Amino acid sequence: MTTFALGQRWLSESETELGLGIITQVQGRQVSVLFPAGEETRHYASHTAPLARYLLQVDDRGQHADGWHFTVTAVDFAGDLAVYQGLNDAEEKVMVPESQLAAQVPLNSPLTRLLAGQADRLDMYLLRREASEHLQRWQSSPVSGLLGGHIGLLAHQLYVAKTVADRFDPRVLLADEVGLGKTIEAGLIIHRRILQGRSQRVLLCIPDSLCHQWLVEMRRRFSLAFSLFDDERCAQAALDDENPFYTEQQVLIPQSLLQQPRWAQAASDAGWDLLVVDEAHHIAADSPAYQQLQTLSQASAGLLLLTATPEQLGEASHFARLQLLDPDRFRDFAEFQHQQQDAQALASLALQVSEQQPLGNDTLAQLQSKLPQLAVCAEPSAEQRQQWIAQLLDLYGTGRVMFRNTRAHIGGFPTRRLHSYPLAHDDLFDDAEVSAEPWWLDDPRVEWLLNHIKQHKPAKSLLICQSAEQVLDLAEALRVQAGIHAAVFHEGLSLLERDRAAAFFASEEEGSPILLSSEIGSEGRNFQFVQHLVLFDLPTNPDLLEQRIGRLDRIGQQGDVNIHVPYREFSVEQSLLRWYHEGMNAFEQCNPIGRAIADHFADDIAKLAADDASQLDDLITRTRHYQQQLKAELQQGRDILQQLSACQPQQAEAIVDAVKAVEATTPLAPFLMTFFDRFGVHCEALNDDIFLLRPSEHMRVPALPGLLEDGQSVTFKRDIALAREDVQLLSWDHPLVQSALELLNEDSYGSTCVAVLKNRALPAGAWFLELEFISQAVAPAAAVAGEFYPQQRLRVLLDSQGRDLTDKVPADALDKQAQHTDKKTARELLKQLRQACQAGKQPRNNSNHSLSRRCHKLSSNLDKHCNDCSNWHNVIRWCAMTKCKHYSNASNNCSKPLPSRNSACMRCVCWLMYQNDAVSLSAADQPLFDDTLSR
Ligand SMILES: Nc1ncnc2c1ncn2[C@@H]1O[C@H](COP(=O)(O)OP(=O)(O)OP(=O)(O)O)[C@@H](O)[C@H]1O
Repeated sequence: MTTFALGQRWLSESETELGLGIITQVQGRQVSVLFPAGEETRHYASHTAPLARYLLQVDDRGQHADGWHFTVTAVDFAGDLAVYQGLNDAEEKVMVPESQLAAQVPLNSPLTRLLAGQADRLDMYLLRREASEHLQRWQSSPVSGLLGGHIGLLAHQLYVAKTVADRFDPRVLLADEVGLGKTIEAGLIIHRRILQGRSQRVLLCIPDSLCHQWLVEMRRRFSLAFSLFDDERCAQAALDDENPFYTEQQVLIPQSLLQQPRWAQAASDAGWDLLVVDEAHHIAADSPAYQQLQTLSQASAGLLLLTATPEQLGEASHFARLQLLDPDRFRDFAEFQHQQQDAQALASLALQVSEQQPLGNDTLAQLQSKLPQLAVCAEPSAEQRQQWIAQLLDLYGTGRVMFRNTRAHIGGFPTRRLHSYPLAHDDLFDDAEVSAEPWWLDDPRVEWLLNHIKQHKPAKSLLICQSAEQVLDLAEALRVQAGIHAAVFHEGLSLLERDRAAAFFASEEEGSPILLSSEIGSEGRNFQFVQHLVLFDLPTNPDLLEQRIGRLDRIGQQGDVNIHVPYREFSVEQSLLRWYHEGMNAFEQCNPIGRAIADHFADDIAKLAADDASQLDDLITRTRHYQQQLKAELQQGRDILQQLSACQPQQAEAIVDAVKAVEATTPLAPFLMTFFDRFGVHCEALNDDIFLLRPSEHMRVPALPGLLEDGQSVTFKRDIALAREDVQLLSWDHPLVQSALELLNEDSYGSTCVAVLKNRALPAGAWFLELEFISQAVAPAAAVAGEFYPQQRLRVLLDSQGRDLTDKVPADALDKQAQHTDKKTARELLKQLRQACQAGKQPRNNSNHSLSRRCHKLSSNLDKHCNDCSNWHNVIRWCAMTKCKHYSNASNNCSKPLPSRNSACMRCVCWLMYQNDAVSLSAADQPLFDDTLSR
């Protein structure tokens, strides 16, 4: 019979959310309990009250009603009331009568649930354990955050993404050639950093015309939901008198927004972990845009600048952008220019260091003069060689600040073919004043265009010309002359209209056969589904020409790229075409030195005349020679340096292999299907590989992040996801999977369980207690503590006498024999155990004692792990973030940087097991059953 006394603390078994109750009245067969946290009083019949006595044990943590915590060192009794002796956080002795305990207890703690008689089903317990294993694996995986992109696994991208994402505060220039995947690399970097907690506040600063495309790419490829902050949204948010940029963590702004000082200032004031600027070549040194970007970039810890043509506006602007990334390294433009000219010598030195040969005296002397602090030796280790090269490149080249993948390095890109069309024309045409008719009536290129569309039907073509007026005129010409409704894309359209135009063009059934675009369509856009590019005119900047061609010649292009250039015979265009094609082969090959050549021959280009063939021939010859000379220099200089600091093929392949290994060895489907089943997510197989997910009415939780209200099609196979844009790829990184892991690790689902063990060899009434501890570093997310101390799991199995069977009986041996028991029986059994324990019948080595020993052991493991950790930088950072008292020691490479048991938090999951239909616990003193159990 339970005895109640005034002042005792009890939990309600059926309403644990009421917190810790205190007995306020015991009268006859009635007991009254006040629950201060819920401000409720309940009255119960004392013999059936659904109440559980709340008693702390030695080593438990308690909380006083005034808010402070203590650790119990002894439990005394004054009559029926417990009085706790303990130590507070200042290590002072305290005495706390149970009536003074705080009313709030951690309701989700397994112990509280256990005391309150709450037990989950066995399958939920097992699912929780599985989730914990998966989380641990995911946290310690070197490729977490790189698994989930809805992308093909391209080594060069994964290498850049991992290298950059793993830096403390990365500030780099992503300068892959046009169309090689800078946006994808940036997406991967953001994704990995957000998932790992390294970056939370991310700002994308994107050319206006590409905003929507970026929003879609980030959402579709990486499940990253950025919020677009345009002028209207900022004004709306500002009505609440708040900096609009505080209202979201992941924000995308059109670059034009920075032209408004108010919003530029607000964006800088808000501060960011990572700032991404696309098409950064537009930002010229000393321009107002540069000043704005400089202020903004100083307000962000990390900075990614994206451009395929870093020198499009010249070397000074390139240098100015490098300054944004690392002002200490890039201080002086003249010195930078000198270093650039010295690239050949540097490359030759770096190559000699990289070769697996002893270094000669000459090389050693050069090395020493470049890196005076270095202790050089003739036969360095491979690691030393790598370090020295990295230092050389950092100090004398663009080194770690710039990544550039090239087509030549990667290989496997489509063939580009130039088709040029000389067109006869009327000389009068050039004099616009003379003709009152629209220009296009007389322009032979328009007739050619009509034929081109007809001939290539149903293939689609992208036409790019310089101005929006020309686009509108051409659209009019096609409509009037052939009834063709062409999609148009130009700066006069709103962002939404531009995206609509691109979608109209892309539509297979009813789309337009041609998209007429002004120069704004020559950057960033994805048109690799097209194989015909019409250049209605030619830009004078070769980098711009490369950008135009790059709309089609990009990853995902399945055919040849056909470049059509109609031109009027004997015109300046013809000269320009010949100069580009014959002088530098700029149409059929990617031309990284086009800008340098154009600068060199700027005067000649300006003077290009339509009718001076011999002068043109001479220019072409000189250009060809100059290009060969420049190319040779680059091949021996800058190319080598870029190659040395760009993608390392072996390491890159290792990352791809690591992603594939995770996909192959830890299959997600079985775990997730069980999760869907247990949590009420409707999952319907549409075929062998594709499933439709929808929330059902029987969901266990109101909403699951990552699960769309209207449902979504998903697959576990990357190749299926890549073939079907509308089907999401489910990976360990996917938000829905992360929600499942979080729910099962953080919430109380499956944290307590009673199972029956049907094993005839065991005597009736035997019982066992299985506990799972989780130890994890408690540190701010940005410290990425899980990277070097991933969640650790520790299992303990005790018998009814507290004897440790952990090593003798593995978990799966028990799993095979354990069976589900119903809720009522589970509750009854828990009650018996509770009463048995609290009546003083605990075994000598009771579980708490054993557990505290375990905890102690675990915390020394933590020390050991951190002592072993070779990455001192991280250890120091973590110590600093957790305000570890050993911080100063750590920075001196002390051998005991992280002693702190306080840094790890322990949680416990209990699994009670009863043999057969045990009716009492009287058989608690049975001998050990390890042999029987493990069979
Ligand atoms: N790994 C990949 N898997 C699938 N598609 C990819 C992958 N990498 C790139 N793509 C696709 O190839 C195209 C080019 O990629 P992206 O836009 O990232 O290149 P970029 O270097 O930023 O181009 P630009 O130089 O034109 O700005 C895009 O349509 C992109 O979605």
